[in-house]
Amino acid sequence: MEPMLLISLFLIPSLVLLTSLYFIFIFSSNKSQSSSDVDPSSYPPGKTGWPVFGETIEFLNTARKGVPENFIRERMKKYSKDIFRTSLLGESVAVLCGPAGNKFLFSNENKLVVAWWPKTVEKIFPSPSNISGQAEAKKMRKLLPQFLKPEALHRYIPIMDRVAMQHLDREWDNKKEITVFPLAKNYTFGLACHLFVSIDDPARIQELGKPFGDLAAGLLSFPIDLPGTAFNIGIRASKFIRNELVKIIKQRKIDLEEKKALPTQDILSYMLLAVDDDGNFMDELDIANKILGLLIGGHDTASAAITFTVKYLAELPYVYDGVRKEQMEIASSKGPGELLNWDDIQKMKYSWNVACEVMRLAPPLQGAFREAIGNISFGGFSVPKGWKLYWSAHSIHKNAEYFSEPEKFDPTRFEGNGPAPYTYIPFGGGPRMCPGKEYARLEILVFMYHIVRRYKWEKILHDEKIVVDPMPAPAKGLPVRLQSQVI
Ligand code: HEM
Repeated sequence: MEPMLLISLFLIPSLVLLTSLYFIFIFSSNKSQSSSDVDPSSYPPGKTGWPVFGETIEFLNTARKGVPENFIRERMKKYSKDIFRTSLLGESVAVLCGPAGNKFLFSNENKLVVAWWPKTVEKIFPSPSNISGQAEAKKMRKLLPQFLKPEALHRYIPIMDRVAMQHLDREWDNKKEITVFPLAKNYTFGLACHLFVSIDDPARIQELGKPFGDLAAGLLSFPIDLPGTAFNIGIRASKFIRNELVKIIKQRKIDLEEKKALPTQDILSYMLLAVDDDGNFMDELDIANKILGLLIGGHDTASAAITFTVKYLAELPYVYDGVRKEQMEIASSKGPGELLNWDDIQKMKYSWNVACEVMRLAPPLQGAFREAIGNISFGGFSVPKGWKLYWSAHSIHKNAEYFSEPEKFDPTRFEGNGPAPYTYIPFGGGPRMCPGKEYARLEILVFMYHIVRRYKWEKILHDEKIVVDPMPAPAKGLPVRLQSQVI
């Protein structure tokens, strides 16, 4: 018998069987405990799909086809525009849709719901010191404002300005064609390395960037921990980066003692010198995990926003002209070689409205999960304790009820009072709203400031597909043809 035939006859079915058993084991062992005191007839309408897999494959497939909104919108139409039931990643899930659902989830944080991540995330980001993921997240929440507060952010702007210029000199200048998405990642990651841990050597950044890509790919992979799987590679990448970070932390401690490093030079120095409520310093692994969380949080999100901004500016010349006009005026008010500051950023109103409209149409994060910590009533239905809840930007960002002509790119939607409360949620809302929102605003605007002044560009592929896996991205990375502008 042909060896290939043997493989297909024996190996493939065995793998499928093994994989299925593995899933059944993983998912059933994590399966939420539904409270028996909730009458199933009061559950939200919807279907649970296939045993074990539920509707996960459909959920992931619509995203990979670039239309994650279809999964949500079809079910809203079929079952209810406020809430429906599904089964994802082995869990019973209630998807809350619309402003009332978003308000409900965002204002009941730690009262009725807590954050929940798929098991893949927990395995790739194991909590140190046996602290639960929840406790870890709370600690992080308390710490973050210190590092991302306005005074700290003010200081970052000239640094972002310099890093953006160096990036464009190196990667965009004198090039006829570039591929935007990998370069945008390179910019946001390089900036984070610079501001969080003072690494600015491009070779070192590239060395760390590769395992970051692997880690991100592992986060939403199938949880099969066998050599060669994305999940396994993600876990190994996470270990590698954490070890590298611990080495950097040890060296920084020495440098701080010997006064070779400044206490305010970056987030790492802040963390090493910060004490918790009991007066204790954080241990090295704790700090490594927090920096890793920040690097991941800001890695693909802001670069997706930048990539789609470049895409829309190529497609809509009048929007490009408006952004360029605003940025040229700001540039003309500055002295030779003077770097950007907080006041300049405040003047970038039209540019920020453009970026907001980009994130309405292509939200970098599709939504997030919570877990019910008690039985919940919403919209006339009951959600038992232990079920997961999901908010989704797609239930609302393209809903004609809240955004007229929802497919039309229109930055004026953000003028005046802007969208109604709880209808525009690219950064989430409530106590868990993205802590990096302002930081992201700055890095996106600084980048826009430079590219519209230096270049004009056109898309090389006119019908490039969009994939969402898990962040939205043009399938070929958005290749564009560049033309330098006189500044
Ligand atoms: C355009 C860029 C970004 C977008 C659209 C974005 C969006 C989000 C969203 C939707 C959440 C989840 C909120 C929830 O669970 O309901 C989140 C969480 C988070 N983001 Fe961002 N983010 C961006 C950039 C950043 C940056 C630059 C950083 C770091 C400096 C960051 C750090 C985090 C962290 C640490 C969390 C977890 C917070 C928690 O669990 O309480 N993000 N982000």
